Amino acid sequence: MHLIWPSKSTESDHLLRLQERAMWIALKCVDLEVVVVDLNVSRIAAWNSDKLPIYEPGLDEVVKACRGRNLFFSTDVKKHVAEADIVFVSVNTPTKTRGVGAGKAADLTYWEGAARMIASVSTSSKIIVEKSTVPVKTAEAIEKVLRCNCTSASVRFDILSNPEFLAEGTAVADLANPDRVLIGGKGGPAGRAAIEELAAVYARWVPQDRILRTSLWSAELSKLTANAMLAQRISSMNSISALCETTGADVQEVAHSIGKDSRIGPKFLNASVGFGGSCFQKDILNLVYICETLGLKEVADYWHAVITMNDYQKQRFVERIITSMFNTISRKNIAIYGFAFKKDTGDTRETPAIDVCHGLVADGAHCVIYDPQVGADQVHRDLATPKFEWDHPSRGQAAIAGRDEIKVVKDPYTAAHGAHAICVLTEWDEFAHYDYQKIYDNMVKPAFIFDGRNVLDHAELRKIGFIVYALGKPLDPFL
Ligand SMILES: NC(=O)c1ccc[n+]([C@@H]2O[C@H](COP(=O)([O-])OP(=O)(O)OC[C@H]3O[C@@H](n4cnc5c(N)ncnc54)[C@H](O)[C@@H]3O)[C@@H](O)[C@H]2O)c1
Ligand SMILES: O=c1ccn([C@@H]2O[C@H](COP(=O)(O)OP(=O)(O)O[C@H]3O[C@H](CO)[C@@H](O)[C@H](O)[C@H]3O)[C@@H](O)[C@H]2O)c(=O)[nH]1
Repeated sequence: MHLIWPSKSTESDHLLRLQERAMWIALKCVDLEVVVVDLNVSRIAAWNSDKLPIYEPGLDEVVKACRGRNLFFSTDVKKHVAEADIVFVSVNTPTKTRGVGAGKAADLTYWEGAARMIASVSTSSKIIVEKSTVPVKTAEAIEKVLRCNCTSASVRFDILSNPEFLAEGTAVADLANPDRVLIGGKGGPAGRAAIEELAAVYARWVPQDRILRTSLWSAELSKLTANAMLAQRISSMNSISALCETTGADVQEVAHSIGKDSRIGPKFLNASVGFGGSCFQKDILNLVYICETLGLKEVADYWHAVITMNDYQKQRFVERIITSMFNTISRKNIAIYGFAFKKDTGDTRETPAIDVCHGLVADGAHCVIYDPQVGADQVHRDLATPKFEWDHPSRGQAAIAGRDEIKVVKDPYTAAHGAHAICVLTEWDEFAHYDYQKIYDNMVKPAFIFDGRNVLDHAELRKIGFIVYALGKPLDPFL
């Protein structure tokens, strides 16, 4: 959560992880004080140290510029919430793992806990900003929790929905130059005043015509819809990648051609081994669940197909590896290049690498993993954590013993030494720049490369002698 208030002012007018968002506000609004509060002691300690808890290009500089000036990190959640006038609630909203709606519905335990705490410590009126991605109509429930649990009759809570659209790896650029900022609020003078108070914070660096004002419900639903539409584009291209491989078409040529149509546009058309990240799957499942509970079965089925296609793509990739390698990968070493869910992040939540590694190990392979930002502990923990459990902070934090079939190494040459194949699962730029002749010389022959991101120079690799599988492209005759 993060909080903001004008610094050195006697009139307090305060704000409360989307923790990068808080830091950006602190950078752009030197007259506001921002406190990032979290129950997670080690995370706050890391924010206060020289080694930040997340890897995000450009973020170190932002933190260094503001920390101790008007940006603070604290575990004293109650104290800072009590003092704040604007509270951004950015707690996790994971997929439920048990009970009604398990595997689909959003688990609002952390949200409700935060709302109860806010109500219990508030002695002054506050704007409460929904930053977390939540089901449509959450604001209504939260308002009830706040109202029923605040002991002071004079305290007023104005709820706003202000969904976050930044993407990891490009967070700083997205914060600096957002396509839009969306603020949903209630009608009426108080609701409109609350919207304008938050809009005024963003207006310090965002042009007015990019600050959209809507109803609460439209803002909540726009966030789920934006993620569903983005993921749907990837699943659509991934479905076409399978068709390309069987027809001899090239998915990149298809993407380029259709992206020239201004009604379609060129972005988010890269076929891949599958989308990952903490948001897409969770938010689509949430949307599906909402539709199901409202009796909209056809709508639910439509959006669920985006997830089905993503699972199919990961499974198809594993099957392609097995069939290409003479229908057995038992005791074969497979180098995995990239474990993060995308480049320029160390985040592995819902990364396709988890399902691909599980699939390879299930068929007897040994995976040797290299990722520039992901270490051994994290890989072992991810591969040992049941689906959807990762997003529950109280669970899955224990150290996990490594498994013999999974090794994590610190350089790509070691990973591929003695390997039968390399799989590229993340689009890190550095993967295109290795000495592939040297890598080839130290591999078992025939040496395979399965490029799940189409980031390598396939013609050059073929010249060296590799058997290359490039996702969604015409197949090598060998395959
Ligand atoms: N990560 C992104 O790029 C991104 C982008 C847009 C939206 N979102 C949404 O934002 C929300 C948070 O995502 P995240 O990736 O930052 O999650 P996260 O799990 O990294 O961070 C959530 C933090 O909230 C803390 N927390 C939980 N309950 C708390 C409480 N009562 N008081 C104080 N702290 C508490 C947890 O300790 C944790 O550190 C989710 O709803 C997500 O869908 C995330
Ligand atoms: O053409 C593409 C684009 C992306 N991806 C994959 O899709 C996943 C998600 O990528 P991206 O959307 O760039 O990163 P996120 O950080 O997950 O950001 C998404 O999820 C956030 C959390 O809700 C939103 O705020 C952002 O707007 C939304 O882009 C990653 O595995 C990418 O590799 C593809 O396979 N092909």
